[in-house]
Amino acid sequence: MSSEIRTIGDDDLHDWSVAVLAGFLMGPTVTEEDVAFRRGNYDPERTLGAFDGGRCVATLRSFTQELTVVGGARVTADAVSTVTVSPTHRRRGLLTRMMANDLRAAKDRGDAVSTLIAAEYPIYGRYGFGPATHTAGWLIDTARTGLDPRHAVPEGGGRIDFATGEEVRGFGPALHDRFRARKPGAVSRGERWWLRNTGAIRLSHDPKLDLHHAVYRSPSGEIEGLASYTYDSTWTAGRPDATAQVQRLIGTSPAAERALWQFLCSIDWVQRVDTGRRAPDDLLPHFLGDPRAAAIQEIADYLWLRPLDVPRLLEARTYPVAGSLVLQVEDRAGLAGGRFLLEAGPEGASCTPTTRSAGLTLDVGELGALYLGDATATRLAALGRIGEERPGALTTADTLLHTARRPWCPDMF
Ligand SMILES: CC(=O)SCCNC(=O)CCNC(=O)[C@H](O)C(C)(C)COP(=O)(O)OP(=O)(O)OC[C@H]1O[C@@H](n2cnc3c(N)ncnc32)[C@H](O)[C@@H]1OP(=O)(O)O
Repeated sequence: MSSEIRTIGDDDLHDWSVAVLAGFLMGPTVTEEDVAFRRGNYDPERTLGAFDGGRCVATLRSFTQELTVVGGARVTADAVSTVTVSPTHRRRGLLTRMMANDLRAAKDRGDAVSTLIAAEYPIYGRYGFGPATHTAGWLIDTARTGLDPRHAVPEGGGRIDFATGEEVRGFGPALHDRFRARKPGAVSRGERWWLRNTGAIRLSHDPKLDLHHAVYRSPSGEIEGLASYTYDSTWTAGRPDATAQVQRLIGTSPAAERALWQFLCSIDWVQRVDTGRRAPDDLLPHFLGDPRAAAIQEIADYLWLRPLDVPRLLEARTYPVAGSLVLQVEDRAGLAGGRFLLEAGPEGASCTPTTRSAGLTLDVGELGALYLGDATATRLAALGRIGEERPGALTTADTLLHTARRPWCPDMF
């Protein structure tokens, strides 16, 4: 049985949406509002379906995204999302065919990289993706933080106020632009992201989240941070018991992050703060009087990168010192492989095809894992995933590529 893979038309949107819900184990009911949202949000040229006997059995869509790279530049990424294959049609190569279509189109468009958040680790390495950022989540026992309850007032000055969803839609995009300029791994958010994540649009299968928004303003009045969170509260053993569940918290300064975390930990009745997905090297535990009050709940890979244009990617980021490296990049899909000479320094970098002998050989997915500075070449070589062809090349790669702070992607897409 062979299914046809094609871009979808307006008439397919309902069935395509039903297939998405079935793939993600959600109820099959799709409302007119859900379809209208997808119609306004999705690029028909980049929304693929597989059809068998007229029924949609697989889905994949992509969209243009900006990815912040080391040094703060943004590269254009092909963000892959909403990947599902119906349980009736799995393991027949439908994902492989859809992915090949999308990556080829992204390459032809000139996108530097493809991005996705992998539901499961074993799926995407075969397509040239590598895990480029990680995520960690903590549960804070507020009674153990050792914080003075007066920390509801920010230590270093400034103030915290609540904001409505509408107010967040006003100041949020500019705050987020300042935040992402400082954080490799962060990605752009479109207008509809803000509508959907501040309660203005809710699809029928979205969880109902009554969000509170707390804003931090610096002593000079600049908005520097935003925490959006919900409560899960009960009345247990004669007293209130609540967990504050952080959905998102971003800051453009350590002072903003400190003020918001300390605020969340100081709210009466809140016994626990669930931090949601943070960078693994988040400063959070050290904002608490006792860092052990924050117990790690989860640590996992998060944003995966698939290089499509090696020279563009390597020239877009910055490097702390001068150095050069020849990379032999293997790409079984034939999209981005080759041998490249990287000549990098604090003033900029050039990356060009070369016939010089290679220092390192690696798969394009391993380059994805190294690119934002998270993985180290030395570690990947110890795992047998990178070959050192010239003594010292691993050390050079780590000196050039590895970063002091870890990249972080706060968003699910
Ligand atoms: C970016 C995102 O949207 S992440 C969300 C991904 N979607 C989901 O997890 C929803 C539930 N799962 C699914 O819909 C499907 O199982 C998918 C999309 C993961 C895979 O679709 P399929 O059409 O079955 O994949 P396909 O047949 O092309 O498999 C390609 C290869 O990946 C392997 N593979 C596919 N899914 C998995 C998996 N979950 N775990 C391990 N290996 C897998 C297959 O065995 C196959 O291996 P091979 O190349 O060695 O033969």
